[in-house]
Amino acid sequence: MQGLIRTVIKAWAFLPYHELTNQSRKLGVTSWGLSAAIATKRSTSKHPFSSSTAETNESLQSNDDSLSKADEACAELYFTGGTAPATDILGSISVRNIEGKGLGLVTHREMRPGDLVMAVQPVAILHGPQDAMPPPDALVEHLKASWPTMTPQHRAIVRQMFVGSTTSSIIPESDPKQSTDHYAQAEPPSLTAASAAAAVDFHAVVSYNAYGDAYEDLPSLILRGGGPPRSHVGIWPHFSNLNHACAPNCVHYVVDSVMVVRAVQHIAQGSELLISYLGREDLAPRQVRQAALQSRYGFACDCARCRTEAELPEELEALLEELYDTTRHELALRFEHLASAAAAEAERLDGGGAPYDKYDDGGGAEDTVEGCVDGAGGSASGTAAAAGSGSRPAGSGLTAAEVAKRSLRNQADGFGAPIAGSRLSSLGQRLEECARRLHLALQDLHEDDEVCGDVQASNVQAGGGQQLTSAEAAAGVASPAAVTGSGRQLTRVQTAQAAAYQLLELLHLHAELAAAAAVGTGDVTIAVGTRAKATAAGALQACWHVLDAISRGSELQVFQACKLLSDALQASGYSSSSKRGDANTARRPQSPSLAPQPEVREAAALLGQSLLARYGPLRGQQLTKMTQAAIRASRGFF
Ligand SMILES: C[S@@+](CC[C@H](N)C(=O)[O-])C[C@H]1O[C@@H](n2cnc3c(N)ncnc32)[C@H](O)[C@@H]1O
Repeated sequence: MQGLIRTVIKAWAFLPYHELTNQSRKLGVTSWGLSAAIATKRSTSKHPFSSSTAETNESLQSNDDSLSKADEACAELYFTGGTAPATDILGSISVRNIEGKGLGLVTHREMRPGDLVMAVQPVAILHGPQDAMPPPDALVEHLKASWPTMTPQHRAIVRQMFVGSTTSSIIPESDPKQSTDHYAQAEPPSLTAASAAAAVDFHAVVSYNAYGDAYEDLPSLILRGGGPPRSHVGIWPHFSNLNHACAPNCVHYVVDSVMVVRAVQHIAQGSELLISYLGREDLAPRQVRQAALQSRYGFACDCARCRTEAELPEELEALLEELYDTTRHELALRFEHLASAAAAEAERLDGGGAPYDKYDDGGGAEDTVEGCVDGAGGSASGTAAAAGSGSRPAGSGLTAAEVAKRSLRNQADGFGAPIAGSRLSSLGQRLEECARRLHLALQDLHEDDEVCGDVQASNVQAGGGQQLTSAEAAAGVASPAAVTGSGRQLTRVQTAQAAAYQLLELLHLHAELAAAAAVGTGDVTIAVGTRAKATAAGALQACWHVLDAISRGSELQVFQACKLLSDALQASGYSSSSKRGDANTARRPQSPSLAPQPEVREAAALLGQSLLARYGPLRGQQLTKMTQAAIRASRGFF
């Protein structure tokens, strides 16, 4: 279970701009088309989005070309082992006053999922081993030590970083330098490094502005050719201007040392660009998120998701909080007990030393799958091929006993948690009870929600006329029909599903273990195993769709899509590296067909969408490499 929960640690601050003048080129913030990009006007209007249409059109044109160059540069950075771009890349964005938030970033042009917003070098960064992020205090010391040798521009940026109050970050309406560039003022020559240092509260700068992740993102791993993954903590200019939303329209991650931000929704011209400050707590109910934001960043979140969620009936909000606690504590504990019992069972079964190695992957499936998968927006083409690469049809020639052992071992590989039958079924009952309560509560909501009426209908269809269990129904309420992902307003049902995400994830995990148990113990029929598998796949899809509504392009969504694709490939007769076939495929050996199964195509398309949102448009080799790296990383994650 530990592997399921990866925390992203992050602190933030505000950047006041009252001392800025127009010298961005001196600051090394030049970029393709940047002149219009971080125009960072100090608005004279009360309205935060006050650029004229002509100005915006101009910036649109100049930036479209430059941004595709920027994307190419990013791709180089990711895939050829090149060095990071020497200058920062900034899209058509401006700093504006945003009512109730201080400053924020807005876009001057319409953006689509995958569009690059910025790729910026850090002012300061420290790396550490994976899972051992350097502590913020170390960054404070690093900042102090590097201060004398830091460029005057970077010193100016640090001096202007917010250290505890929003009021100073409002751009004065009467500011005569309203068209000046952001971060434009280098330090006055009279200001020595020492005198400037005396005026900087380094602790506050770090605690309000630093961002860190104990894990490295995939492109960095590809870039560095498989070296040991690293953690990082650092401070980046411009990035710190982004305000928070609980269902953001941008995603961010670090490649090597460069902070990359991309749009993950269709964003209208003039809209505010928003990221999430929360990490995994994105998947918590409103009160939990709001308490975290208030205590860590000092503001009361009133984003669209929070407002919609506030409209849920009180009893439902209370239930969501209860389920959140139950899943995090009681149920997580039960999964842990299950994992230890199952590990012991696996060891016992493994005692004979079955020669698993002889079933290692042999390669070959990619030729058959390649080119058959149409991806979302063209970006998933080849995704299935990449996933199937190096694998071969599973199951041929195995006895049922061998397959059972192998299946247990596969589960151990995947989760550190193979099967312990009776504990599994009592855990299943508990989950079923939680799912039933959620399902009933959501049903009431469905009745006065048109969109969700459609979802109900699609659930019935998905069930093939069968009576769905509560668990299946609870998972199914997040069916694709509910979430178009076009950036439209979230429905109340979607916000409730997002708050119950952990339950969905456990339903998936449980169903997957139940499917493996049906094979492993041999005391349950193949039909039961098949049904459990279908439930597992449904719950996993539901997880992906919930994530698509609230944190599209997140690493978690990419990983869930990878899992979907790996499972679909395995079910259709391909293994994907460490995951091998199970009893069902063994009893009904399949040859890889030329046309991928619909499940494979669908899963590849979902992975393509997630990759597109997070990493932008990838082609050919890039997509193949990224897909393979994502699948490898996702195995380590679950
Ligand atoms: C990294 S800064 C973002 C830029 C900042 N707004 C400024 O004026 O420079 C983080 C701070 O912005 C404000 N903020 C961010 N998101 C907000 C939101 N959704 N609502 C209100 N304030 C927000 C909070 O004061 C938060 O501590």
